[in-house]
Amino acid sequence: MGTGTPVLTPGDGGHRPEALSGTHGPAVQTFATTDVFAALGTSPRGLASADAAARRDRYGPNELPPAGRRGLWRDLVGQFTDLFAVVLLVASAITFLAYELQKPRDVGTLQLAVAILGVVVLNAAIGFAQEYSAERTAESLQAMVPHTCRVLRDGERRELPARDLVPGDVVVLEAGDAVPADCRLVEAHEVSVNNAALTGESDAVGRTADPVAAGPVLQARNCVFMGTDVVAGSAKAVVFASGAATEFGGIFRLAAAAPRQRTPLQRQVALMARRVAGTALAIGAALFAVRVPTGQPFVETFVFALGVMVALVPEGLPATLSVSLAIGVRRMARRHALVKQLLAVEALGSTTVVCTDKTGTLTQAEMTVVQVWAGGVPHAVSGVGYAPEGDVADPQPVRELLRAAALCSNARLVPPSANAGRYPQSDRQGWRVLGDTTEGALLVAAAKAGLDRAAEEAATPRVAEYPFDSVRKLMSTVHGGTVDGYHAYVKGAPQELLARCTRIDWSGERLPLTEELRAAVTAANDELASQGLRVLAAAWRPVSDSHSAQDEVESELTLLGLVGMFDPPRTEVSDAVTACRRARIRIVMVTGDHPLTAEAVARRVGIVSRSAPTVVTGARLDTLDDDGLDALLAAQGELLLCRVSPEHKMRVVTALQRRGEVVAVTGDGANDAPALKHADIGVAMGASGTDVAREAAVMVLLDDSFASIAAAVRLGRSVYQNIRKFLVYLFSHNIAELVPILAATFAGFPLVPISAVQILAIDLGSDVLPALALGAEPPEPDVMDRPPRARRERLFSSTVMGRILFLGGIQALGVTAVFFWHIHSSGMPYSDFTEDDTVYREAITMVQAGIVVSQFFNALAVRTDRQSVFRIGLLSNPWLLAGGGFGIALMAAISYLPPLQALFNTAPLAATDWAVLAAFGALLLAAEETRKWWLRRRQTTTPKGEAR
Ligand SMILES: Nc1ncnc2c1ncn2[C@@H]1O[C@H](COP(=O)(O)OP(=O)(O)OP(=O)(O)O)[C@@H](O)[C@H]1O
Repeated sequence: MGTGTPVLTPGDGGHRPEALSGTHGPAVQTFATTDVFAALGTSPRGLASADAAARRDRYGPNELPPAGRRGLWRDLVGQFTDLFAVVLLVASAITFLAYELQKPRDVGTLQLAVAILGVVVLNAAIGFAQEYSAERTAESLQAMVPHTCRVLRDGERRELPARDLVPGDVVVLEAGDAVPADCRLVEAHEVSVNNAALTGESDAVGRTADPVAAGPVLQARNCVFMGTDVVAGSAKAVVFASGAATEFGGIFRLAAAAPRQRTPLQRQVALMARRVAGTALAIGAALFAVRVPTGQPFVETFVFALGVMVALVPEGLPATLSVSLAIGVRRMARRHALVKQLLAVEALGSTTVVCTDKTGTLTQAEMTVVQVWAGGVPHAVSGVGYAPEGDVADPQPVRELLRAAALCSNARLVPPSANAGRYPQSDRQGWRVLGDTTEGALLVAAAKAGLDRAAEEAATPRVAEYPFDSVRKLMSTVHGGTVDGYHAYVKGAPQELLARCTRIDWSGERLPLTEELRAAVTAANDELASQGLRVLAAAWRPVSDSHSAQDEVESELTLLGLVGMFDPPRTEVSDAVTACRRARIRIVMVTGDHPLTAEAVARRVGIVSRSAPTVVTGARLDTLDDDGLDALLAAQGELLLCRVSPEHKMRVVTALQRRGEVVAVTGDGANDAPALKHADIGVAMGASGTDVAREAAVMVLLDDSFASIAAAVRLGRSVYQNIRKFLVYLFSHNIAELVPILAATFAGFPLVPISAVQILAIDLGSDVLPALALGAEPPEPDVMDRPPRARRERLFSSTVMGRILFLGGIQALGVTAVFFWHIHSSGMPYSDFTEDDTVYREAITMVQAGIVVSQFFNALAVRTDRQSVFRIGLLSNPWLLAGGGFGIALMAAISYLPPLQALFNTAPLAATDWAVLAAFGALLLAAEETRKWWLRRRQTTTPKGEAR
């Protein structure tokens, strides 16, 4: 640590110099700016690296401690207090009681009681493990989006992980940044922050660098705090508290863990499971009521009915659902889409409209100035990327234009040597822009014209700035060091800037901007824009003093010229656009850029294919009322929204939702946050987006690419499909378990065709792994060839119910037939059968094996919705084959191993028995294939078939 820093003493476990806390010694907000630097042992050049490292050792990383695992025990106990678990625990207790009351005691009853208890424990363990792993997944995904900030160290501006900040660091803040630590402002340009996370107040509040009176630090207008966001302006600030010692750290410690939210899908499954449990209860009661009058022993019948009920409860369902969603989340992460909420996985599958930005999402955001226009003459610029290698043809007339543009920029060029391959966003030669890429391109062009930006800035230092915002579409800076007072430089969207110009530099002369000259500028702008170039104009004027008001700075300007920059489209986007078209997802381009630029780019990536898309500007949107906007959106054509601001975006999202659309919208700026929050799926840019946008979104794209949105939609659709697959798989076999029992009861057969313990062995032994494997099925090849699922469509739609009945019905018929065929082939009357009878034991073994084998074929059958399963390859999901194989091996063990025979009352099956069961399973697959063939035929004859 440097000398003269006595006030920096670590607090108890915190990283706040005690003297600055506002309660001990002088409060940081009362200091003059120079004293702030002195008090924190730093300077306007920032800390020296060695000093920063020492402070880092002393104060620790700028992180909040992990939320802690205090929820673990609560989660575990929660698994046992859930409705299913309680029902099962009560059932187990009653069965134990029944065993105690039985005379003579039946060891089968005890086995059942233990089995039910086992079910509860196993279920709780699976549920707990799933929730834990889902949470860890969420945590690790969060960590994949690094939170960085800009810091001055050794007098240089650097980009560092926020965790490396220490008290004394000088940070540079801009609109859209999350404030990385508690800081005192030392320089502020029109800054306002949103303190909602700290104070709950959501309106932006202005901040200043001037000293204020002592008082609670949270209310000090010259301080900004961790956890809050900069919504406008730019600033420099000195960190005075980091990590747990920040105000936010205090709140964070106090905050109780928020209750875990269930997604609508999880709620639907839970509801369905509860309904099935209710039905099971009713069936159990009915069986009891039917069997007691036939003279069956009371306790045994009660235990039997209870067993049936327990067996029908879909135990593993919620856990399988969580696994399936978690797999979806992981697959999306692999495709560069980080989903922050499970909710988004579902919503993605039903997306009907994607409103997408242009720069960075459809294009590479690698801007290169290719043409400069000044005084009526275009000048070509050579070279690609950010390497300042290339030329401006005849640079002299455009030097003033590029000088103004460069001085009015905040970006910085980082050469390959300083980059050392650390940043993935570097261009091909390893150069990288720190800050806005549009500004980066201007700096490169200025360098190519022979300008040295550092020297220019030293000669005419900046004294004020009015930052860029996407509503005004302008940025201005004021510079001193000139002979005639101060010069203001303004750059921005040509139309906006032109409206504020009264003169133009034309071939060395300063001319009044006549209508004719305005028309010439507009024509030049249109010419550049129609080539798909992003166009910026630059202008200047002398101003009277360094603190001239924004209105003065941005009026009566002299236009210097136009700059056209090319941003190559992303190569992967056109395929993704085609996929979205096939999937009947509408793509609406929403851009702040010029209509001609937007249209040219849209054509390049395939969003526009017709000769004349509907192009609507923000100004036109302003003239439309809600009905007019609805009518515009109802016309299902190609739509480009240009020159729009984030407010327009928000309005369009709301209007689309009013029309029942499920809207995904991309955003990167701080003021995109409302639209991101409002949309069904807010998508933020991970690479270039602001912290605020990332916080507001439910999905973050690591690579910013539109193709990743399309990939996530595809995976979202497949997650939903997979969930339906295992629901059909699991519920259909319940029918196969129930029907033989009902048939035996009504046929007057005195014993059960399948015992409760056997059913539990199926539910928890042979069915679990194939169900999980179905949840992990890769997307079906035609998943993007269908229209989006309707928003209101229920998980258990009539199609799903129909399929459950179809497949379950076939299984049920088969096993019931097998059972009675075996019983009848012995020629014994029903009343002679006892539990120990070999024929009976063989018959119930056949029933259990029949369900296990047919479930194997069932799992294969449900892998596709409409397509033939042979098309995706019968053997293409190895997990499913392994899971099914395990189930059959388990069944064989139950049939052949004496201890298991004793437990399940089973008998060895003959090879012919297996052959019969396999033939029956194949029949089920054939029936389902026929049904799918019929569906496909119907689809080709009725092209507007339903979503599924
Ligand atoms: N740093 C800047 N300084 C001045 N003007 C700018 C700057 N960046 C962009 N502009 C101008 O403002 C217009 C709107 O830019 P903005 O960044 O709001 O658009 P956007 O919606 O992000 O565009 P896109 O869809 O291309 O991502 C641009 O066309 C450009 O003319």
